[in-house]
Amino acid sequence: MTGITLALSKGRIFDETLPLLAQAGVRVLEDPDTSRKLILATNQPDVRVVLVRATDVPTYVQYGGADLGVTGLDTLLEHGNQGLYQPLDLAIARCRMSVAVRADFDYASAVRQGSRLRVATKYVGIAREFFAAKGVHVDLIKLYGSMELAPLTGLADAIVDLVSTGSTLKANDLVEVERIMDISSRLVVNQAALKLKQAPMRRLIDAFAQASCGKASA
Ligand SMILES: Nc1ncnc2c1ncn2[C@@H]1O[C@H](COP(=O)(O)OP(=O)(O)OP(=O)(O)O)[C@@H](O)[C@H]1O
Ligand SMILES: O=P(O)(O)OC[C@H]1O[C@H](OP(=O)(O)OP(=O)(O)O)[C@H](O)[C@@H]1O
Repeated sequence: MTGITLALSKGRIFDETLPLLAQAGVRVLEDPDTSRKLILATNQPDVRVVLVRATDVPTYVQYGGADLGVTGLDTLLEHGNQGLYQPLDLAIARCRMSVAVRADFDYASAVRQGSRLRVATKYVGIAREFFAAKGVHVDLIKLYGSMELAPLTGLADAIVDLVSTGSTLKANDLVEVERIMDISSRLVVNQAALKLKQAPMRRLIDAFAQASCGKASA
Protein backbone atom coordinates (compact mmCIF):
# COMPACT_ATOMS: atom_id res chain seq x y z
CA MET A 1 0.00 0.00 0.00
CA THR A 2 1.77 3.12 -1.19
CA GLY A 3 -0.87 5.66 -0.21
CA ILE A 4 -1.74 6.72 3.32
CA THR A 5 -4.45 5.01 5.35
CA LEU A 6 -6.06 6.92 8.24
CA ALA A 7 -8.11 4.98 10.82
CA LEU A 8 -11.13 6.75 12.31
CA SER A 9 -14.12 5.57 14.32
CA LYS A 10 -17.68 6.48 13.37
CA GLY A 11 -19.39 9.09 15.51
CA ARG A 12 -17.76 11.95 17.33
CA ILE A 13 -14.16 11.14 16.32
CA PHE A 14 -15.07 10.98 12.62
CA ASP A 15 -17.29 14.08 12.90
CA GLU A 16 -14.70 16.13 14.78
CA THR A 17 -11.77 15.00 12.60
CA LEU A 18 -13.52 16.02 9.35
CA PRO A 19 -12.97 19.78 9.85
CA LEU A 20 -9.27 19.16 10.61
CA LEU A 21 -8.97 17.07 7.44
CA ALA A 22 -10.77 19.78 5.46
CA GLN A 23 -8.25 22.35 6.67
CA ALA A 24 -5.54 19.96 5.50
CA GLY A 25 -7.22 19.92 2.06
CA VAL A 26 -8.57 16.38 2.50
CA ARG A 27 -12.29 15.79 1.84
CA VAL A 28 -13.84 12.38 2.57
CA LEU A 29 -16.01 11.44 -0.42
CA GLU A 30 -18.53 9.22 1.39
CA ASP A 31 -20.76 9.65 4.42
CA PRO A 32 -20.40 6.76 6.90
CA ASP A 33 -23.95 7.38 8.14
CA THR A 34 -25.46 6.53 4.76
CA SER A 35 -22.87 4.17 3.27
CA ARG A 36 -21.98 0.68 4.53
CA LYS A 37 -18.47 1.01 3.11
CA LEU A 38 -15.57 0.60 5.53
CA ILE A 39 -12.93 2.08 3.23
CA LEU A 40 -13.68 5.64 2.22
CA ALA A 41 -11.94 7.45 -0.62
CA THR A 42 -10.93 11.07 -0.29
CA ASN A 43 -10.37 13.83 -2.84
CA GLN A 44 -6.65 13.02 -2.51
CA PRO A 45 -5.91 9.84 -4.49
CA ASP A 46 -3.15 8.81 -2.05
CA VAL A 47 -5.20 9.25 1.16
CA ARG A 48 -7.99 6.90 2.29
CA VAL A 49 -9.94 6.54 5.51
CA VAL A 50 -10.79 3.21 7.15
CA LEU A 51 -13.63 3.00 9.67
CA VAL A 52 -12.93 0.85 12.73
CA ARG A 53 -14.34 0.50 16.25
CA ALA A 54 -12.98 3.28 18.51
CA THR A 55 -11.18 0.75 20.71
CA ASP A 56 -9.58 -0.87 17.62
CA VAL A 57 -7.90 2.30 16.27
CA PRO A 58 -4.62 1.84 18.24
CA THR A 59 -4.47 -1.84 17.21
CA TYR A 60 -4.89 -1.01 13.50
CA VAL A 61 -2.13 1.59 13.68
CA GLN A 62 0.19 -0.56 15.82
CA TYR A 63 0.12 -3.47 13.36
CA GLY A 64 0.15 -1.34 10.19
CA GLY A 65 -3.49 -1.90 9.15
CA ALA A 66 -3.52 1.89 9.09
CA ASP A 67 -0.61 4.34 8.92
CA LEU A 68 -2.19 6.76 11.33
CA GLY A 69 -5.35 7.12 13.35
CA VAL A 70 -7.31 9.32 15.72
CA THR A 71 -8.05 7.91 19.16
CA GLY A 72 -9.12 9.16 22.58
CA LEU A 73 -6.42 9.39 25.26
CA ASP A 74 -8.59 7.03 27.33
CA THR A 75 -8.44 4.35 24.63
CA LEU A 76 -4.74 4.96 24.03
CA LEU A 77 -3.83 4.61 27.73
CA GLU A 78 -5.84 1.39 28.01
CA HIS A 79 -4.20 0.00 24.86
CA GLY A 80 -0.64 1.00 25.74
CA ASN A 81 1.85 2.86 23.55
CA GLN A 82 3.65 -0.11 21.96
CA GLY A 83 4.68 0.56 18.35
CA LEU A 84 2.85 3.87 18.29
CA TYR A 85 4.22 7.34 17.88
CA GLN A 86 1.91 10.00 19.34
CA PRO A 87 2.88 13.31 17.79
CA LEU A 88 -0.23 15.41 18.38
CA ASP A 89 -3.02 16.34 20.75
CA LEU A 90 -5.82 17.25 18.34
CA ALA A 91 -7.88 18.87 21.12
CA ILE A 92 -11.11 17.28 19.86
CA ALA A 93 -13.65 15.02 21.64
CA ARG A 94 -12.71 16.67 24.90
CA CYS A 95 -14.07 15.28 28.14
CA ARG A 96 -12.74 14.00 31.46
CA MET A 97 -12.30 10.67 33.19
CA SER A 98 -14.02 10.71 36.55
CA VAL A 99 -15.21 8.64 39.48
CA ALA A 100 -18.96 8.80 40.11
CA VAL A 101 -21.25 7.28 42.74
CA ARG A 102 -24.93 7.29 43.68
CA ALA A 103 -25.94 10.59 45.21
CA ASP A 104 -26.69 8.78 48.49
CA PHE A 105 -23.31 6.99 48.71
CA ASP A 106 -20.78 8.66 51.04
CA TYR A 107 -17.63 8.14 48.97
CA ALA A 108 -15.41 10.38 51.10
CA SER A 109 -16.11 8.45 54.28
CA ALA A 110 -15.80 5.08 52.53
CA VAL A 111 -12.32 6.15 51.38
CA ARG A 112 -11.45 7.55 54.82
CA GLN A 113 -12.48 4.34 56.53
CA GLY A 114 -10.37 2.28 54.13
CA SER A 115 -13.39 0.35 52.83
CA ARG A 116 -12.90 -1.93 49.85
CA LEU A 117 -14.79 -0.40 46.92
CA ARG A 118 -16.42 -2.22 44.03
CA VAL A 119 -15.74 -0.16 40.90
CA ALA A 120 -17.29 -0.87 37.51
CA THR A 121 -15.54 0.47 34.43
CA LYS A 122 -14.50 -0.05 30.85
CA TYR A 123 -11.16 1.56 31.79
CA VAL A 124 -9.65 -0.97 34.18
CA GLY A 125 -6.03 0.07 33.56
CA ILE A 126 -6.66 3.75 34.29
CA ALA A 127 -8.88 2.89 37.31
CA ARG A 128 -6.35 0.42 38.76
CA GLU A 129 -3.54 2.95 38.54
CA PHE A 130 -5.64 5.79 39.97
CA PHE A 131 -6.88 3.90 43.03
CA ALA A 132 -3.48 2.28 43.66
CA ALA A 133 -1.86 5.74 43.74
CA LYS A 134 -4.54 6.85 46.24
CA GLY A 135 -4.04 3.73 48.35
CA VAL A 136 -7.70 2.72 47.98
CA HIS A 137 -8.46 -1.00 47.74
CA VAL A 138 -10.80 -1.79 44.87
CA ASP A 139 -12.40 -4.75 43.17
CA LEU A 140 -12.65 -3.79 39.51
CA ILE A 141 -15.56 -5.04 37.43
CA LYS A 142 -15.00 -4.78 33.69
CA LEU A 143 -17.96 -3.49 31.67
CA TYR A 144 -18.23 -2.57 28.00
CA GLY A 145 -20.88 0.15 28.25
CA SER A 146 -23.69 1.79 30.26
CA MET A 147 -21.43 2.05 33.30
CA GLU A 148 -23.98 4.40 34.91
CA LEU A 149 -26.28 1.43 35.51
CA ALA A 150 -23.83 -0.38 37.79
CA PRO A 151 -24.29 1.68 40.99
CA LEU A 152 -28.06 1.85 40.40
CA THR A 153 -28.43 -1.93 40.34
CA GLY A 154 -26.03 -2.71 43.19
CA LEU A 155 -23.40 -4.14 40.84
CA ALA A 156 -20.85 -1.59 42.06
CA ASP A 157 -20.28 1.22 44.58
CA ALA A 158 -18.64 3.49 42.03
CA ILE A 159 -17.87 3.84 38.33
CA VAL A 160 -14.94 5.24 36.40
CA ASP A 161 -16.25 6.76 33.17
CA LEU A 162 -16.06 9.69 30.79
CA VAL A 163 -17.95 12.85 31.64
CA SER A 164 -18.53 15.79 29.36
CA THR A 165 -21.65 17.85 30.07
CA GLY A 166 -22.52 15.75 33.15
CA SER A 167 -26.05 15.18 31.87
CA THR A 168 -25.75 11.36 31.77
CA LEU A 169 -24.71 11.31 35.43
CA LYS A 170 -27.47 13.74 36.36
CA ALA A 171 -30.14 11.76 34.52
CA ASN A 172 -29.15 8.70 36.56
CA ASP A 173 -28.83 10.39 39.98
CA LEU A 174 -25.08 9.97 40.09
CA VAL A 175 -22.52 12.50 41.25
CA GLU A 176 -18.93 13.06 40.19
CA VAL A 177 -16.63 12.66 43.20
CA GLU A 178 -13.15 12.66 41.61
CA ARG A 179 -11.70 13.96 38.37
CA ILE A 180 -8.99 11.56 37.26
CA MET A 181 -7.72 13.28 34.11
CA ASP A 182 -8.64 15.46 31.15
CA ILE A 183 -9.19 13.55 27.91
CA SER A 184 -8.88 14.61 24.28
CA SER A 185 -8.15 12.78 21.05
CA ARG A 186 -4.65 12.08 19.79
CA LEU A 187 -3.15 11.47 16.38
CA VAL A 188 -1.23 8.19 16.57
CA VAL A 189 1.23 7.09 13.93
CA ASN A 190 2.76 3.76 12.93
CA GLN A 191 6.52 4.14 13.41
CA ALA A 192 7.51 2.05 10.37
CA ALA A 193 5.08 3.93 8.10
CA LEU A 194 6.58 7.22 9.23
CA LYS A 195 10.01 6.01 8.05
CA LEU A 196 8.83 4.35 4.82
CA LYS A 197 6.43 7.08 3.66
CA GLN A 198 8.21 9.98 5.24
CA ALA A 199 7.29 12.85 2.90
CA PRO A 200 3.51 12.29 2.55
CA MET A 201 3.17 11.28 6.22
CA ARG A 202 5.01 14.41 7.35
CA ARG A 203 2.81 16.55 5.10
CA LEU A 204 -0.36 15.12 6.64
CA ILE A 205 0.93 15.29 10.25
CA ASP A 206 2.03 18.91 9.73
CA ALA A 207 -1.37 19.75 8.24
CA PHE A 208 -3.10 18.18 11.29
CA ALA A 209 -0.78 20.19 13.55
CA GLN A 210 -1.67 23.42 11.74
CA ALA A 211 -5.39 22.65 11.85
CA SER A 212 -5.45 21.70 15.52
CA CYS A 213 -3.11 24.40 16.83
CA GLY A 214 -5.05 26.97 18.77
CA LYS A 215 -7.72 24.38 19.60
CA ALA A 216 -5.61 23.00 22.46
CA SER A 217 -5.86 26.29 24.33
CA ALA A 218 -9.42 27.06 23.14
N1 LIG B 1 -19.39 12.52 26.04
C1 LIG B 1 -18.25 12.70 25.44
N2 LIG B 1 -17.84 13.94 25.08
C2 LIG B 1 -16.69 14.15 24.45
N3 LIG B 1 -15.83 13.14 24.10
C3 LIG B 1 -16.17 11.91 24.41
C4 LIG B 1 -17.40 11.61 25.10
N4 LIG B 1 -17.51 10.28 25.24
C5 LIG B 1 -16.39 9.78 24.69
N5 LIG B 1 -15.57 10.73 24.20
C6 LIG B 1 -14.27 10.56 23.51
O1 LIG B 1 -14.53 10.05 22.22
C7 LIG B 1 -13.91 8.78 22.04
C8 LIG B 1 -14.79 7.91 21.15
O2 LIG B 1 -16.03 7.71 21.79
P1 LIG B 1 -17.18 6.88 21.10
O3 LIG B 1 -18.39 7.03 21.99
O4 LIG B 1 -17.28 7.27 19.66
O5 LIG B 1 -16.63 5.40 21.11
P2 LIG B 1 -16.85 4.26 22.18
O6 LIG B 1 -18.29 3.91 22.21
O7 LIG B 1 -16.20 4.70 23.46
O8 LIG B 1 -15.97 3.07 21.58
P3 LIG B 1 -16.33 1.57 21.23
O9 LIG B 1 -17.41 1.65 20.20
O10 LIG B 1 -15.08 1.00 20.68
O11 LIG B 1 -16.77 0.98 22.54
C9 LIG B 1 -13.68 8.25 23.45
O12 LIG B 1 -12.60 7.34 23.46
C10 LIG B 1 -13.38 9.52 24.22
O13 LIG B 1 -12.03 9.90 24.08
O1 LIG C 1 -21.38 13.96 30.45
P1 LIG C 1 -22.12 13.62 29.20
O2 LIG C 1 -22.10 14.76 28.21
O3 LIG C 1 -23.49 13.11 29.46
O4 LIG C 1 -21.28 12.47 28.45
C1 LIG C 1 -20.91 11.31 29.13
C2 LIG C 1 -21.33 10.09 28.39
O5 LIG C 1 -20.64 10.04 27.13
C3 LIG C 1 -20.05 8.76 26.97
O6 LIG C 1 -20.96 7.88 26.48
P2 LIG C 1 -21.32 7.57 24.95
O7 LIG C 1 -20.23 7.99 24.05
O8 LIG C 1 -21.73 6.17 24.90
O9 LIG C 1 -22.62 8.34 24.78
P3 LIG C 1 -22.97 9.69 24.07
O10 LIG C 1 -22.90 9.37 22.61
O11 LIG C 1 -24.34 9.92 24.60
O12 LIG C 1 -21.97 10.72 24.51
C4 LIG C 1 -19.71 8.36 28.40
O13 LIG C 1 -19.51 6.97 28.50
C5 LIG C 1 -20.88 8.87 29.18
O14 LIG C 1 -21.94 7.93 29.26
